[in-house]
Amino acid sequence: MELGVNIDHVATLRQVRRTWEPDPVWAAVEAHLGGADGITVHLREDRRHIHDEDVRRLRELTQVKLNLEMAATAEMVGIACRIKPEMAMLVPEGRQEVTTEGGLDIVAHEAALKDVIARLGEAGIVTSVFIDADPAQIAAAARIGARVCEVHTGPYAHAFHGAGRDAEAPAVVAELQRVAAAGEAIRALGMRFNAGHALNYYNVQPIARLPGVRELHIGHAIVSRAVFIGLRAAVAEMKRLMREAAGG
Ligand SMILES: CC(=O)[C@@H](O)[C@H](O)COP(=O)(O)O
Ligand SMILES: NCC(=O)COP(=O)(O)O
Repeated sequence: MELGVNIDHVATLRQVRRTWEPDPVWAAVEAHLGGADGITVHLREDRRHIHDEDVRRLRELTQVKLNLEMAATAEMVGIACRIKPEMAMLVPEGRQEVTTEGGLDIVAHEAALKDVIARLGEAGIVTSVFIDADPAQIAAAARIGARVCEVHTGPYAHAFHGAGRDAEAPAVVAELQRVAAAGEAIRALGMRFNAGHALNYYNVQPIARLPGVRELHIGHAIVSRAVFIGLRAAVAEMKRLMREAAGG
């Protein structure tokens, strides 16, 4: 199981002062040295943290596998086709949201999203879709040609912390089962099962134990811990928890 480290909030810290540090490229190198298998950045339409130049420099200056999170817009498709990340993940975006609030509604936008995936595919980019653990969205993801689904783990994470970090609480078990069932359905349709959002050092292990989960994408928790112990160590600690959970 791989760990993709989301470094958006390294850029958030830079943007607080609109300066040049901390540099997301340095963060990518540190994360890689800590054991990250890939780097994720979300180039938001409002450019609140990661900027176009960051994505370009990450691609040019590092060898780390890049997952570009993006809205399914013509502008973003153009950028992805120029940058050519290993993977592009389509996510819904709201201007007012603090972070991504839910999965992509593929069912409602099937034709347009199919076209976006075809264009990314022509550029050699594997497309992932960020979706809720919903059977209708999973079936639609397969129909539009997504190769990867990242299941939104926010509802599980919020249930976990709402229950006082009790993994046995009925609400937590129910959310975990929804993610597990989504994973089964994704794999049965021949897609890669990834998971992410709001995962942290307390709640990651039940998700990392799910059968067939291939990648976890984790950002805010790792960058937060890095403030105190450094990014390399924060990534290594997360990898250790994932390995332990997976029995390795
Ligand atoms: C799609 C997702 O769950 C996260 O990657 C999130 O969108 C990261 O971007 P922000 O940190 O700007 O919310
Ligand atoms: N796609 C999820 C991601 O990249 C990281 O989300 P978070 O850990 O910052 O909530």
